Amino acid sequence: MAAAAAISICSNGSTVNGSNHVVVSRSTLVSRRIVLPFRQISTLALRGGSGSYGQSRVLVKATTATPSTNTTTTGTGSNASSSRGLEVKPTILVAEKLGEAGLDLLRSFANVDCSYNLSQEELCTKISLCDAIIVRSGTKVTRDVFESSGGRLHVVGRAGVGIDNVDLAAATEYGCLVVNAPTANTIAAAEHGIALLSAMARNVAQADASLKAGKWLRNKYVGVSLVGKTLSVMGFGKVGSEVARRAKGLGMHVIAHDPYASADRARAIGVDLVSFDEALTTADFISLHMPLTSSTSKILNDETFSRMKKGVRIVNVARGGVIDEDALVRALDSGVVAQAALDVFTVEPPSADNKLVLHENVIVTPHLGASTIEAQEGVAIEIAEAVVGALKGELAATAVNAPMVPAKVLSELAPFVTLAEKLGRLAVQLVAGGGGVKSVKVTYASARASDDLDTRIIRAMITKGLIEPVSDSFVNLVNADFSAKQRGMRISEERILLDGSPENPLEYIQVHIEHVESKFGSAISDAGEITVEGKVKDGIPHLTKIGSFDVDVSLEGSLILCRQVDQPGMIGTVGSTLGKHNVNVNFMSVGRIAPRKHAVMAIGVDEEPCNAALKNIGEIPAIEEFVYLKL
Ligand SMILES: NC(=O)c1ccc[n+]([C@@H]2O[C@H](COP(=O)([O-])OP(=O)(O)OC[C@H]3O[C@@H](n4cnc5c(N)ncnc54)[C@H](O)[C@@H]3O)[C@@H](O)[C@H]2O)c1
Ligand SMILES: O=C(O)[C@H](O)COP(=O)(O)O
Repeated sequence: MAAAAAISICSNGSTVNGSNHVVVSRSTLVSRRIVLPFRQISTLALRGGSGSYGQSRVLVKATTATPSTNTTTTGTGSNASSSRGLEVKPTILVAEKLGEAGLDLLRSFANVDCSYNLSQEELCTKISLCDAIIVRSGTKVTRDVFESSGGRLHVVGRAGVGIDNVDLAAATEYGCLVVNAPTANTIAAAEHGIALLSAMARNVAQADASLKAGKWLRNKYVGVSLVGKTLSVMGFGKVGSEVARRAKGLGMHVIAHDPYASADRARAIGVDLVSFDEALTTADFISLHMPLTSSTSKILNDETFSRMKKGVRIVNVARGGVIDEDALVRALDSGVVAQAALDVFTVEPPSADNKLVLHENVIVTPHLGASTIEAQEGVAIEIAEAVVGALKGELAATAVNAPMVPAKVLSELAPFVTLAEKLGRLAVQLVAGGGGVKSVKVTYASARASDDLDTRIIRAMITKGLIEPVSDSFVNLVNADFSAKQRGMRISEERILLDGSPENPLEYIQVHIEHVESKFGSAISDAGEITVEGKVKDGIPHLTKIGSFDVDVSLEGSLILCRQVDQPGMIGTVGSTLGKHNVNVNFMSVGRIAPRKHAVMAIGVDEEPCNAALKNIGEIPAIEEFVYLKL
């Protein structure tokens, strides 16, 4: 089928635009063209279109959790009595102690339920009344918690760095955003690492306990010096590099192992990045600063201890699970490891008979790395800002399970986000039977180079559009890829590099659904796929192609697509048929192969046509097929 020219019709006059292209615009339409504000776009991205908790628009049913023992629920107004009528404040459960400045910030926006020391069962009960939860390392946010939330939980805020206590896979499946506070406790953790390193080397804790027990054992507690010794920093991230900087100041020779760190950054503070083997075998002291993941779990074990220098000393302020604790006990008993200083444990709190806690060559603290007044205030503010921002629908800079896209890029992509979802919705409604979509190709045409165009949000919103109209699922930026995968839907992407100025991020987007039948045969392109194409014009998403027919209709309201034999009077006939049923036409566009041949008419309507109206359209003799699509 040849590509067709387009005729667009509106109600206040017509303009001939090229031989086969008529554009008619209606003045009211122009005034209704509102570019979605940033918040609304990111709201769609994060909250599945259900609304945000901004000052102007709250569409979720939040309720205040009933206060329980050890609980305070505070906020500046109750949900039911909100003077803004339908607007409801979200409820944020703070499950572990948080700094006052952070709580104040939360209270200015939400009902805040501070309930500490909840059992797992109590947490699961309470969570169904909460839109967000804030935890530290002591609360396990498990799959059960997400299941129990009944879809209400939208944000998990981790007031700290490590997110190993949050089931990220489950959070993602449930479309729940996880944010953390990655920077505010870095210095506190590094200082604690140095405190443990020095205290261990000079037996401070043991000597203190001994003196308090009435002994004066100057010969027993002879220590070792730090100056000139080799310190291996394992994990050269934020905390590791600050530990390295401080250890350099103590006159230590510092090396580091981190598969992902930049050698330049290490060199800048006088640290050599070395292999795992070198870090392990040449160290007098080892300080651990990597996250607990499946690849770092028990990274220090019988085998790795056996390769260390005899008499090595170990500091762990990362996570207990990076050490095989039984193996460490064996290494201490055999003298391979002379001493250890531990802030973290595999199980916290450790049992009363934990062999490491009781070992005379081990000093311990109860996970105090982040526990300074300054760090806790900083963390509280950092996480409160992230959680409130996420509930408002903004994309958090510290999102752990969603693509992080800079605000500038996001605002530029904003109109394309709306276009993407609408194209997905249109395309799937054209599939005969709706479901069964397994293979989708998205084409991005742009004058920008590939690495200058981040399509993750666009792809997520197309996915949302493809899935939501034909299922009960709610899809957002967090769970879009997961939702597609779960349905066996493969979404491939291709780029067309256009000549010209890369001012606009995208010229057009095409969505092709492969290997399906269509309920509207004209939507099948020459390549045998359902194809829809859209552009953004003046900030408004437009449908510009259906199958092989060029059209031009703004994607507002809903759409009727008709295939007809091109002939005079068709636009008027369809328009008056809809008018008879009180359906307001906001835009019409006709794409045709050539005059008097087949044409596709795209009609934008404000109201949903009743069955009788659709039946009457089908009865117009020149109409060969038609379909009504909700946008
Ligand atoms: N004890 C405490 O209270 C406390 C306080 C803050 C942070 N922490 C823990 O310390 C850890 C580090 O925190 P951060 O803020 O520096 O995080 P970070 O993400 O800035 O740094 C972690 C570094 O570990 C590296 N890494 C990952 N896998 C590795 C591997 N197999 N070998 C070596 N390096 C590896 C990463 O590349 C990264 O550079 C976190 O797990 C966090 O939970 C504990
Ligand atoms: O990962 C972290 O940030 C630290 O381990 C601090 O944990 P906490 O918030 O439980 O003190």
